[in-house]
Amino acid sequence: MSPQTDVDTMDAQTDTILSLEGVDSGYGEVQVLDDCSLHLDAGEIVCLIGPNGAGKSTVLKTAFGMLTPWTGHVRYHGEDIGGMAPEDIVREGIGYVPQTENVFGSLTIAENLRMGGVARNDDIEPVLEELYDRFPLLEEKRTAKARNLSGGQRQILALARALVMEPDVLLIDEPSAGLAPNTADGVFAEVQTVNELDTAILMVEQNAKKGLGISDRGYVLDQGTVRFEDRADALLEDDEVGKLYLGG
Ligand SMILES: Nc1ncnc2c1ncn2[C@@H]1O[C@H](COP(=O)(O)OP(=O)(O)OP(=O)(O)O)[C@@H](O)[C@H]1O
Repeated sequence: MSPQTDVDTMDAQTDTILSLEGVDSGYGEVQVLDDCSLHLDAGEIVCLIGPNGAGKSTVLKTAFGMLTPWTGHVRYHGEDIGGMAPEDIVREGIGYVPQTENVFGSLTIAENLRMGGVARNDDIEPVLEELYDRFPLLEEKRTAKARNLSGGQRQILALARALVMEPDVLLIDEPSAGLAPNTADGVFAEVQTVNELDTAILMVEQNAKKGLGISDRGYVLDQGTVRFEDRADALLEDDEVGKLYLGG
């Protein structure tokens, strides 16, 4: 496979929901993303992998308006949302699950979920009830403080909270971070379920094999630039990607 050439870009663009196009981005004077281009299509799970510091989280932060692209575009359903405020991006239909500190520990599960709906003007009760049906664990622990949840349970809560806005795109930063393998598998299974219910997912994952294992396509980011992109199964089988990025 050659870098950036094997995906049929024309086909892939037809039902693209979210894209970064030639984006440079960073923090203050420090450039992290360098001419970064990638896209997420309807129905997909796309996994971003790459070494520490490659800029994976920076892609999500730029897509979510926490960073403004220095150059290039972030498009959502064709509209340029680069630099739009996160609270407006949430209303547009993009949810974000940060890697750490993604729940309010001193609030209950029910309160955390309600916080997920503050940007909605309509009645969120039916949505909350649906989420309790889908995540019985949260229903059971409605009145418990989030700080008393296990790591895996917190990830489920963070995921569910992002779903209160009924996004059509979810950006998820390292859902397996800090979790034991079995627990991580449970979280990945929930991510797949969310996707099956019609939410496209752009996910950053350190555990590249597991992340790609549940994904349709993947990108390998290195030094702020996409080095490889392909179907996830092709990336998993690619010798060069395996040697350089998947631990051989
Ligand atoms: N708030 C910040 N201010 C300045 N530099 C930052 C900030 N956040 C991240 N960086 C730097 O940007 C670069 C890319 O960070 P980023 O978190 O996007 O990488 P990553 O690929 O997600 O890495 P990791 O797998 O370690 O989380 C790193 O060099 C990091 O030190």
